[in-house]
Amino acid sequence: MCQPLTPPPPQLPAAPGSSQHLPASPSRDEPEENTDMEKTGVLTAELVSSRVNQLRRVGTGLQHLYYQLSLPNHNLSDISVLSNFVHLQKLELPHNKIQDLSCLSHMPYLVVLDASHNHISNFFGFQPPKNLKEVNFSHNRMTAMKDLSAYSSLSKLDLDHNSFSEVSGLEKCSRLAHLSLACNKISRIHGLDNLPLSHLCLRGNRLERIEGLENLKSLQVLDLSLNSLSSLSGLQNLHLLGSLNLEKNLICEIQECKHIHDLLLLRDLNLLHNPVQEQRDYRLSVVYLLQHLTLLDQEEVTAREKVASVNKYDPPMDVVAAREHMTHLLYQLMQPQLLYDSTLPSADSPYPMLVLTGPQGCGKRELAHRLCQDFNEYFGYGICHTTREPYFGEENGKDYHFVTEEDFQTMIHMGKFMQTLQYGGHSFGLSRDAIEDVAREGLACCLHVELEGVFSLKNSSFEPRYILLIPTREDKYRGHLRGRGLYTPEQIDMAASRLELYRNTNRQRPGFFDEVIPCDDWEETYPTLRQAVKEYLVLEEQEEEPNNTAPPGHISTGHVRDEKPASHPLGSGSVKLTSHLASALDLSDPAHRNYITKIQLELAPQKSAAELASIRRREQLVREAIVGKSPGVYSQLFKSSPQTAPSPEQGHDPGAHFSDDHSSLDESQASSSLSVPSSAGALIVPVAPLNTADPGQAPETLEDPLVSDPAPDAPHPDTDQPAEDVSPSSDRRPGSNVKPILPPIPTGRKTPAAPSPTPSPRASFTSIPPGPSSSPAPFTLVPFSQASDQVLATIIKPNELPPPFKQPSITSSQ
Ligand SMILES: Nc1ncnc2c1ncn2[C@@H]1O[C@H](COP(=O)(O)OP(=O)(O)OP(=O)(O)O)[C@@H](O)[C@H]1O
Repeated sequence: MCQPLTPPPPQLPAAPGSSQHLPASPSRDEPEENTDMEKTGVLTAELVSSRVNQLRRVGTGLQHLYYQLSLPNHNLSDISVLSNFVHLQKLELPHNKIQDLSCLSHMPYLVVLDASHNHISNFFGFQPPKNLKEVNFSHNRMTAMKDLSAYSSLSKLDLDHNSFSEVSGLEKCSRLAHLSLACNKISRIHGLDNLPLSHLCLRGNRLERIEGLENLKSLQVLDLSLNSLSSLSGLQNLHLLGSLNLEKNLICEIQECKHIHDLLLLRDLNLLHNPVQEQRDYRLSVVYLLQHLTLLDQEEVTAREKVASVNKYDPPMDVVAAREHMTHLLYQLMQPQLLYDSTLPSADSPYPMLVLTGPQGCGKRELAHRLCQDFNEYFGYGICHTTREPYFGEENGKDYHFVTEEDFQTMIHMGKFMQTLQYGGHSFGLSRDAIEDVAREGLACCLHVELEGVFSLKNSSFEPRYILLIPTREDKYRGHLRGRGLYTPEQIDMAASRLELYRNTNRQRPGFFDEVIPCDDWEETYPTLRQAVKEYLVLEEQEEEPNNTAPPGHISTGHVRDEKPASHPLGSGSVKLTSHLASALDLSDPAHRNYITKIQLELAPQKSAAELASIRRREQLVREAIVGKSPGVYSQLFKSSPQTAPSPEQGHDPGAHFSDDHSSLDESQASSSLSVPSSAGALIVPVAPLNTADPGQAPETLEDPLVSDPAPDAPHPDTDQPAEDVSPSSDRRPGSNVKPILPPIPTGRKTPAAPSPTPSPRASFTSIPPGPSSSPAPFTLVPFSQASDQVLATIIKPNELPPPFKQPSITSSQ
């Protein structure tokens, strides 16, 4: 006879907090009986008694016993005997042939039921045990759900691998946290509203769209894999979601990720085996859109990927500027290398530039023109190129060089630009020649650019002074833009929205601008600006006091110039210091012209011995490169034989830069294993520009530049000035350069312009054949394109060769 289970006497005290399985009876399996039972499929009371485990739990000081029966894989079909075991709390009967569970109606204490892998078709076909919490009915034959209102304690329900076609009857299961309905026939999600689900699995159903999940506010883990979903719409409200499995669906578009973009807790996303994976840059795009992910497609998302994705899709201004600079630099390197007045005022001082920056229409252009008029002995206006149409009254070659987009692109490929910007649908660019035009006059270059231009110029070899002109009153600024009658409301909005960008840059990067001047009214701004420029130039006579009327603005950091002279870029008292040092320097000596740089150097932190040694080495290399003594890094581009050194008889080009001091030239060449020793040496042999627009163009024939006519405007080697002449010399500088307190301005030269790398058919080879000598010195002919590719390959990987860098465009739609 089967005996109802009664609580056994306490035995084997368990350690607090632990649980222990204890056999109820010493007799374990009885093989014969088992064999009979497996044949008939009828569970016997004896077997139950022998298999019941008592579990003792010690919780909060009270002892609590409960009973568990586990009979997996016993071929059971009749378990009616269990109706006598009323105290069972955990019942595990997986992998049997049970169809009827009605005996469970007599188990009011049942908490956990595992009836998976059976033949049950009746969904919850027993009276509800009050405390039933976990039920596993997976792998059965159920087709329809019924109302489970009475099962109010249910917290975990596994209904995988049945034949349910819809979810229903769960509305009142107010504790249901885990629900699994994998591999059923569900084609529509509903009936889950307001359930406290934290885990939901609908893997392997027939879902085509995500719906009915909007109110599952507690959902943390969602498995929708193996369905036919093509959109992620419907997930946007699941703010606690941490893991989402969408493997093997039909998601095609990366843009679908925008639906889960705001799920800030989402860490694990699986999109394996979706068509979207074939999209270009799929992984990087998803990582960019969902920056909180730590696991994508079961692979860890690395920090490197995250940075790469941001740099690709929303690069910070520094990154844009660096890439842009690299692009222009590479295009420049593919052209003949020239010495520019603006590049080499002296070996160790940069060409002086003044850059006014600020949002569009803030007045910087007018103020730049005015400065150039007022200080015409010091500054020349740097004329940029643009593809926009001229406004009324603008002059080509005065305000801008107005060019077509096609010409602009050609100029980019010709390496003409120092820096470019896409703004408002138009291209703007500062060309090397624009600076050179001013430098050749012996003047410093004054220009105006947007903030991006400042970032770009900071990458260049120039070290301009940057003055930010910033409107402090947005309404007035907008009114001014409207008053100009040139801009659409969208353009005005865009310009105004960039005010914050300027302010933030100034706030977050102390010292980024040398000077910040509020600019609500040009008339009020100009005296302040003028005073600042005079201080830069150390023009001692103060014609007027600094403007006190300019509103201080609401800029919190940076050197805001208002009534306080302490806003000088060198800090408070710097004006005095500058004057003091200026008087200590012999400013008539060109070597002392770069006094501001020197002062800054003095104020800079002390360098270590190693740093100083490194600097000295680099300076030495630069000097040697200038006089042609050491092979520059680009000399590979211009390999040729020592005999190719030009002879004095070979003509004179007044525009060329290099010396007719052939002894030094020969010596330098002899000292080098390469026949043309430095980038400066490139001037000796004119090299036609590389036409990057046609990279597939084959190398042509070898030309002898000494025999064939060089380009009409190309420099001739023999007439190049001595390298030493490159250093500044006031008596050679035209115009105002006699002023002793000039900023470091390059050697003035009114001579014809340096050979401009105008587009011409690509010169085939850069080397020169051996002279008449009977034993020609061995040398390698290197096609220019090939040589340049070699150099470029060391700088940038082949698949990253510029073509060309696509700048983010600043448009009113942004
Ligand atoms: N090479 C350049 N690099 C970066 N920005 C540039 C460059 N050339 C011009 N800009 C800037 O691009 C913006 C648009 O130029 P545009 O000449 O159309 O402006 P604008 O409407 O005349 O206003 P502004 O008076 O500020 O020049 C201006 O802010 C200008 O300073």
